[in-house]
Amino acid sequence: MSSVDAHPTIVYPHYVRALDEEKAQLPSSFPREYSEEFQHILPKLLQRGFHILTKLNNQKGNLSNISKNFVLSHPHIHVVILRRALDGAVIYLAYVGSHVQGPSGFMHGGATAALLDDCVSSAVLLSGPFAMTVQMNVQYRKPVPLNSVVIVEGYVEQTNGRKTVAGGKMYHPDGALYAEATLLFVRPRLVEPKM
Ligand SMILES: CCCCCCCC(=O)SCCNC(=O)CCNC(=O)[C@H](O)C(C)(C)COP(=O)(O)OP(=O)(O)OC[C@H]1O[C@@H](n2cnc3c(N)ncnc32)[C@H](O)[C@@H]1OP(=O)(O)O
Repeated sequence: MSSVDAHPTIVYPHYVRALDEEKAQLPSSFPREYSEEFQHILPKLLQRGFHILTKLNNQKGNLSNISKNFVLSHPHIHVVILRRALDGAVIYLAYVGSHVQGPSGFMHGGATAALLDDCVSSAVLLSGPFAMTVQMNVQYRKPVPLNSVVIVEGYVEQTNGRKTVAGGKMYHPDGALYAEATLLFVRPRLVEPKM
């Protein structure tokens, strides 16, 4: 297993299987204190038609390096990525650790924006050709506590030629909204940047 594969961002086939087992075990690298909460939340997301992505790092081209990006390789943000085939919506089930602080005890707004951008970008990139964020409007509704689990949801709203409008939400597992965003993506006219 490579060092990239060892990072908790990678989605785990054995984790899916573990959900069916009475004594489910998360990967040893996963923050223990949130194991139970993840196991509580995941079945609800699966019921909504989301499935855990297991092959993200085997994608070719612009998604081949996805696990090395700023958010997914961050040592204090742990993400399990899910996608719903029906509409291409993506969920990042994420644990936010202590080293992404903005206001004391709460997540930095830039980190919130980065998580939203990343999740929505995944929805856009997994549903269509390569595109880059050119505009992002974030509404911060409630501060996000550090050392907590959040659900980030990204979805494509409309594509018109090279432009795609997409949206995202970050919320507490009980549904309370932390932040929401509207983003504009543009498919580059010329070269596809290597990510
Ligand atoms: C899966 C995890 C992925 C993680 C990645 C997370 C997402 C990111 O962080 S992406 C990185 C941040 N974004 C960037 O660096 C993008 C920087 N911008 C660019 O490089 C260029 O604007 C680029 C390549 C996207 C588009 O350039 P180009 O191909 O020349 O397009 P251009 O002709 O200027 O614009 C195309 C259309 O988009 C519109 N447009 C371009 N930029 C904007 C903008 N900021 N706001 C509104 N409209 C815009 C143009 O007006 C034009 O519209 P129309 O066709 O109606 O005239």
